[in-house]
Formats: sequence, C-alpha cells, structure tokens
Amino acid sequence: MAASPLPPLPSRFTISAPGKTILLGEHAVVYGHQAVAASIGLRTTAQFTRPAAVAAPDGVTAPLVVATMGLEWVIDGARLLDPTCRWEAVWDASQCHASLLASAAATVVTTEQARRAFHAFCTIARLAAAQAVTPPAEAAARLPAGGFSLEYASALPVGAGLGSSAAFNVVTAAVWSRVFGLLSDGEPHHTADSPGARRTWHAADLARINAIALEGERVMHGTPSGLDNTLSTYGGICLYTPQNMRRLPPLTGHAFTLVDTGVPKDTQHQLTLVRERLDRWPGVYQPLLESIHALGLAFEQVFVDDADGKTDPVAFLREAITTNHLLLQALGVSHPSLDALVDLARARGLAAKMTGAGGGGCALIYHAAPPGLSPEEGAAHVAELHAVIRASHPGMTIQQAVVGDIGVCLHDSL
Ligand SMILES: Nc1ncnc2c1ncn2[C@@H]1O[C@H](COP(=O)(O)OP(=O)(O)OP(=O)(O)O)[C@@H](O)[C@H]1O
Ligand SMILES: C[C@@](O)(CCO)CC(=O)[O-]
Repeated sequence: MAASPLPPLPSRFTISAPGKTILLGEHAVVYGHQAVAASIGLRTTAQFTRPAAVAAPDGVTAPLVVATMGLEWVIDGARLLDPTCRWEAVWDASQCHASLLASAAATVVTTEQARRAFHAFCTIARLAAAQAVTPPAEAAARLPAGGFSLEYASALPVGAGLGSSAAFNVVTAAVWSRVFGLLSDGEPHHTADSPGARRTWHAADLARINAIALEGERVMHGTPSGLDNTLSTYGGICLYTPQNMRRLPPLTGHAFTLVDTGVPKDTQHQLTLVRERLDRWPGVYQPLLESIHALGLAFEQVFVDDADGKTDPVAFLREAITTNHLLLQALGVSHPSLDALVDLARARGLAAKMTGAGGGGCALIYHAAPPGLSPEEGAAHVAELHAVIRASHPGMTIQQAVVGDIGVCLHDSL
C-alpha cells in the first residue's frame, strides 16, 4: 500500500532557535551536577522552501538542497531516509564535500566539522521519519515531490561555546518534525517589538524537538549533558541537571558581555580531556566538579529559595562566576586567552568566566560594577573595560549578551 501523503506544508517557512551561555556549571553538568544557563539573543535560522532549488536528477524524486556554514549539500532524499543506507554512504553520494570544501566559501569549516554536521542532520531526519512513518522504509515516499531546499543562517559563532551545534540540531529537529507532520501549529508569541510574528510550540511538541535534537548532539559530542539543546528548545533561564530542568524568572538588573577570543575549540575534545583527568585522578578532579555543583546549588538558594534573604545576589553572582572560572581552570579546560580576559575583568572589580566547553571560544563578563558606583558610573566602567579589551586584544569580538531569548519558534511572516 502506498504511504499516505504528508499533511499540507506551506511552500516556505522559517524556524529559528537560540544559542546559550552558561553562567555556572559547564562540564560538571555532564556528570549530573547542577548548572545555571540562559538562552541568548543570537539565533540560527533555517528557511524551508519547496520545491528544491535543483532539478531532480534521474532516479531521484526528492532532491534536498541544504546550505549551511558556506557548504551546500545536494542529497537524494530517499537515500537520506533509508535506514539501511549508512550515513557515510549518503555523505559520499551527496554532491557536497569534494567540491565545496575546497572552495573559498567553505574555509570556515574543516571536513570533520562538515561531516559531523551532516551525520547529525541525517540522524535527525531519520529519527523524525521513524516517529512519523511505519515502516520507516516508506518515509521517503512521503517527502514533498520535487524535494525542498533548506537554507541556514546563523548569528552564532561556530565552536565558540555559545551552543551553535545545539541551535543547529534544534532547528533541524523542528524542521524535520514539521516536514513529517509531527508538530502542532503552535501559538502566536507576542512581544512588544514583534507582536504575533513568531509562533512557539506546546510542551509535548517541544519535548519531541528536544529529544530528537539531543541525538544530534550525541552524534557531534559523544556524551553531552543535554543542557545546550534544552536551552535552545525552551529558551529562557534555567537550573539544569540531566534529570531535571527548572525554569527561572528573567534575571532583571543583571547584565553580561560576551567576548569571543576567536580561538577555535572542539567540545568533543574538551569532554574527553575531563573524562581522562577524572579516570586518572578521581580524588583530585571529582571534588572540583562537586564544588561547581555547590555553586549551582548556592545560586538556587540565593536567587530562587532566598533562604536567608540576607545574601546580596550581585555580590554572590560576582563571587560565584569568578570561583567557577578558577575551578574550570584547575580542571584544565580553560585557555590562556580566556584567563587573560578574566584577569582583565577582575582587575577592574568585575567578574568573568569561560562559558561553554572552553579551550577557546567565549568568555562571559558579568557587569556587576564594584559596589558604590551609580548606574552611569557602572556603564562607564564597563565601557572602559571594553575599550581595554579592544586595545589589548584587537582580534576579539565583544557584544552585549541579551539573555533569556525565546526558544525554538516558527516565524509567521518570513
Ligand atoms: N549552522 C551550522 N550548520 C551546521 N553545523 C553546525 C552549525 N553550527 C554548528 N555546527 C556544528 O557544530 C560544531 C560546533 O559544535 P561545538 O560544540 O564544538 O561548538 P558550540 O556548540 O558552538 O560550542 P559549545 O558546545 O561549547 O557551546 C561545528 O563543528 C559543526 O559541526
Ligand atoms: C561542556 C558542556 O558542559 C557545555 C557545552 O556547552 C558540555 C555539555 O553540557 O554537554
């Protein structure tokens, strides 16, 4: 019996998802400890258009054209979704890597990065197909005839600690879930600057997207905690352990700067580094992870439970962020460029830490000015720090972090 067609899909739609910054707790969270993290206003977007922007070659009914990170993959949709076809064979058959990786457009990524992204893309597509179509072998027959194109754009630096891989995996999971009719139409999301222009999904839809995206993260990083994809899916600010996520109200009155050192790093490598250290010297390194966990618990106490009401949240967060960086440094996952930024901030009475997997990538600076400064003096203090960073590290990128952006969403009007 022929597989039933897909539910009607618009010929064009756009989905986006945010990156994240970790305030406290990276690496320790991989071992079940508590982290505090927030989504940020830098997003990855995918625009779906059908039919595909190429004529279907002979024997291919649903060509898919996927453009991302300066790469373009032309994929046979039937091979992509065929669970008996190894993903490497799909990669080899796609008209991607050989020509494009050698081209100037693709110099931002290595072959390994492109392969990982492709592997995750393939994994996610197959998972969504398996959830929608039984038997999975019939999934390809339900793709739109003529295929489709998917064009990604991202404001997130790749491999810089801001969850670019998670944003890619979450957007991809949402697109494939929509293609296979797994998602509801969601609800309009109203904000002052874009009333109703975006739609967000209900809890069950978000849980589906998050679970599928996690498998993409596993392909890319091996043993992720799930924090990055969870923040990208749900947005906002949360306390996170791999077993539990607790959403928090906005962090009003606390501001942050992100500084990208431009030093490339690899999350999988950083995770392996910590695993090896723990295996070799558990007595030395376990306590560091437990201390990081204690910082996450203290944050909960001060910001959520407000157990004594006497602790100044600003003073606490300044101290916690600094201490977290020192613990991560001792764990061996920082980088001299990150340490230099943290020292610069500390010398001016501010707090800073690496954010994400470390080894390069971004530092997070907390704008809690030294006590006793007026708001204007505080702003001048931060501007002075930015000027010093610009002068001493001209290659670094500095930007104000908008924390708590909404999670994955559908854009009505794009
Ligand atoms: N827009 C994108 N399109 C395709 N793949 C992407 C995209 N953005 C990121 N990736 C994939 O994710 C990898 C980067 O993931 P990595 O975990 O090293 O960095 P990150 O997610 O930016 O940082 P962190 O995990 O520390 O938050 C890239 O090498 C690439 O394979
Ligand atoms: C280093 C890490 O803790 C954060 C990476 O953004 C890894 C993870 O949580 O999966």
